[in-house]
Amino acid sequence: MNNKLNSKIQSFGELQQSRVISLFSLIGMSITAVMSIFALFQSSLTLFAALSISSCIFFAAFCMVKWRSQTKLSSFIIIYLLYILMFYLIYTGGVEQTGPLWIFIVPPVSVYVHGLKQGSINIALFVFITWILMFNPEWVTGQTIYAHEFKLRLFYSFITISFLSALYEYSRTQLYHHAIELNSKLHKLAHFDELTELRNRRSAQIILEQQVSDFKEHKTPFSVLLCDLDYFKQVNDKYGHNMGDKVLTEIAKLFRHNLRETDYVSRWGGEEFLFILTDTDFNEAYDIAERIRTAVSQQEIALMDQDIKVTMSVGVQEYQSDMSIDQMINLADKYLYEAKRNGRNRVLPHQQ
Ligand SMILES: Nc1nc2c(ncn2[C@@H]2O[C@H](COP(=O)(O)OP(=O)(O)OP(=O)(O)O)[C@@H](O)[C@H]2O)c(=O)[nH]1
Repeated sequence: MNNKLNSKIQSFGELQQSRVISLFSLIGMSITAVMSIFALFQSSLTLFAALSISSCIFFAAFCMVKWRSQTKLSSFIIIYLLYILMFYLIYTGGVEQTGPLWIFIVPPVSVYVHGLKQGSINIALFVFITWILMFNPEWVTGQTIYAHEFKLRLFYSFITISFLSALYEYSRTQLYHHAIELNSKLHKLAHFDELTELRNRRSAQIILEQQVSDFKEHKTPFSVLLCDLDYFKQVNDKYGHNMGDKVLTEIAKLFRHNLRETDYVSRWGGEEFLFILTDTDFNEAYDIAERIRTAVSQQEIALMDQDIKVTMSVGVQEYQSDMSIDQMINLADKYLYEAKRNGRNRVLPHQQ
């Protein structure tokens, strides 16, 4: 159940990312389309062609994420198209040498799309290539000569923005992981008993409701075992409440150890426990109850300087059509009471 909640958070994160990627591809498509029109009016035909092609690729990336759910591929296309477009703008200067001003888009998009580590590596590579293009145009027969001061300030501000983007991404992922961790803790508090670490009553109620709806849909049988430790007050009175707690945790361990993978055990009340046995009819449930009762009665629990043994009584009930959960538990409770009256350390009702 906890995993379900965490995977809900994760898929919400993925949904958010695909929304951002599709929004970004739409914005990229619109901006490059508008810029290509400007370039056309200024008779920069190569720039017009480059921007128009980019606009079409952004649109294709948008379609991919929207109708094909290809978020990863789409983000890959967007980010590398963005880099190529930036290198092109730096190399050619864009309109009146304003092209390099667009490079500030790179850091936030890089770390968002590729994550902190890969995004930072990409930014470093981007800085390196940009540095070659701007400071060593002769290496690549660059056409644009930018003023030295402009280049320096561009780099300083780019590095500052990169650092801030990385910091922001770091806090964002920290918060995300913190949310998942907090969710696990809250889930544990809401569904598990602190002392025994078994499921609590509320969690057992949810499982019972699920079992009833499974029964209604597929007629899958299920049974419960209501267990109560015998004369537990005497343990508390003799050894103290803390030692009583220790007995409860040891018994809980034994329960977990004896549990099938498909079954559940919860702390129903003080020294009362409820097993929910899925896909199990009365006869099978009785056998399981006997097995657990025997295991409890044979378990030696080390208390202070001596080993003690406890026993428990069990009421078994298989779910019957049109029974409410309360009715089922009340019947199990009635058999438990009878088991106590008949001398304790036994399972009731007997098998036919
Ligand atoms: N140490 C400890 N004791 C608990 C806890 N919850 C309930 N108890 C004790 O469990 C005892 C239950 O006593 P009773 O209901 O009289 O029953 P019993 O002594 O087990 O006798 P029978 O059930 O009739 O066999 C009480 O002394 C409670 O204080 C707990 O969390 N820790």
